[in-house]
Amino acid sequence: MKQLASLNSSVAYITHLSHPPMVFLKTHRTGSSTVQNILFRLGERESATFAFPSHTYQFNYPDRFRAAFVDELPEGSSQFDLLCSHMRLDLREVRKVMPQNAVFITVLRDPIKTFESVFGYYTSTVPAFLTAHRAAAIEGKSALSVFLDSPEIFWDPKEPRNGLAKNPMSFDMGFNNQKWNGSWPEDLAQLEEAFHLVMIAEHFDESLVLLGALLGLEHEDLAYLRLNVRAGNSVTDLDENMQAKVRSWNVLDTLLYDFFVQVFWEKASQFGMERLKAEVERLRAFTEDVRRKCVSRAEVPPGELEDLLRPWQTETATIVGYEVQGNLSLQDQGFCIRMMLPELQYHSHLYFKQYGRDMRAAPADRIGHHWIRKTYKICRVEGTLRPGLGTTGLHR
Ligand SMILES: Nc1ncnc2c1ncn2[C@@H]1O[C@H](COP(=O)(O)OS(=O)(=O)O)[C@@H](OP(=O)(O)O)[C@H]1O
Repeated sequence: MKQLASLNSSVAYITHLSHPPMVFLKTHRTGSSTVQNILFRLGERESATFAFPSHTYQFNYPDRFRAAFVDELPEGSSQFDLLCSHMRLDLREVRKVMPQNAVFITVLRDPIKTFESVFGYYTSTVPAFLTAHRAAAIEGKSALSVFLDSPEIFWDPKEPRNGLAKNPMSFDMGFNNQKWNGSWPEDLAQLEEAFHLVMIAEHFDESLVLLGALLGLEHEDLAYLRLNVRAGNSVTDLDENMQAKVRSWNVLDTLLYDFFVQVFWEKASQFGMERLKAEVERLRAFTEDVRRKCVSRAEVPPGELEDLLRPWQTETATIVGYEVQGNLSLQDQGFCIRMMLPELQYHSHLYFKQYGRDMRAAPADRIGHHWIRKTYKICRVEGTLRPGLGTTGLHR
């Protein structure tokens, strides 16, 4: 296992960045938008070159990543510094695009919570969920419980859009998510070797402290707001029986998660548990101050949010957002808005900044693809940015 400290010193910083190039595997419904926002802010501040998808916000998801899905290297850049848009991992292909010394990071979440969230958010995008949803409507039951009673009825493994319907985190990691096979232990070992840090959503602040140590980041870089959060009435409470069904349907995700939780605590103990506890307390205190300064209202329903700050909504889940304080200096406004900027808006903004043009919509042959719904409508943020978001708030 890699030592955080030794990694930090062995990484060669060959660009203008104060940290190594980075790949963040943005897994679904794991808190990944919150991590991505931290990386977006960092990358924007340091004028990093982002490896963006050539179309929309995702690298042709749910296809496995291919180097050809990445947009061109912008003029004047010698390498990509940051890759953090949604993809289904293919390590070999990612390595073709990113510098050799890139640090690999991802985040995993308790598989029960992840699956419940994936189901609720993507009910109408994943065919297996949608069929269960329709059957449940006829029976007047909860879609998730109907699905979990007999998932095999609804799940066609040959349908690529069903990737997230079983073991969604393993799917995003590029594994065969359908059933256990002999190569799993070897695949896991390969991932452990490749990833410098696998963050754990249940230990988010501890994960951030380790991320900070890995990349040499300050608390100000790591302060965050929880993004992409469903409203309470979009969340299904699972009794023990349902939890057991989720666990058994997603047994590979359970293996994956348990494995990386163990790896996580090993890294934490190398860092020093007392030191970690103290750093987490300091980070939380700092973040609390930032939240007080920036947020006038949290858990704001989408209808009450301005376009710039309204997160993408799905047909079955309500995603809440934040209202920014009104009395901020321009500098603070730039900082605070960035911290609460939803994924699609920030992605569009950075793409425009990097290429001087809007992102491309999905190619015609993929528009019928259900997955594109989230990504089809390109938001043109640049024109609607408040004055504070131009360049102020990027630097301390
Ligand atoms: N800091 C932190 N810690 C723990 N959990 C967090 C955090 N930030 C966001 N979240 C929860 O993560 C869910 C959103 O995940 P993603 O942003 O990865 O979703 S997406 O795939 O990009 O749509 C979403 O879960 P649900 O609300 O259960 O759906 C968020 O509430």
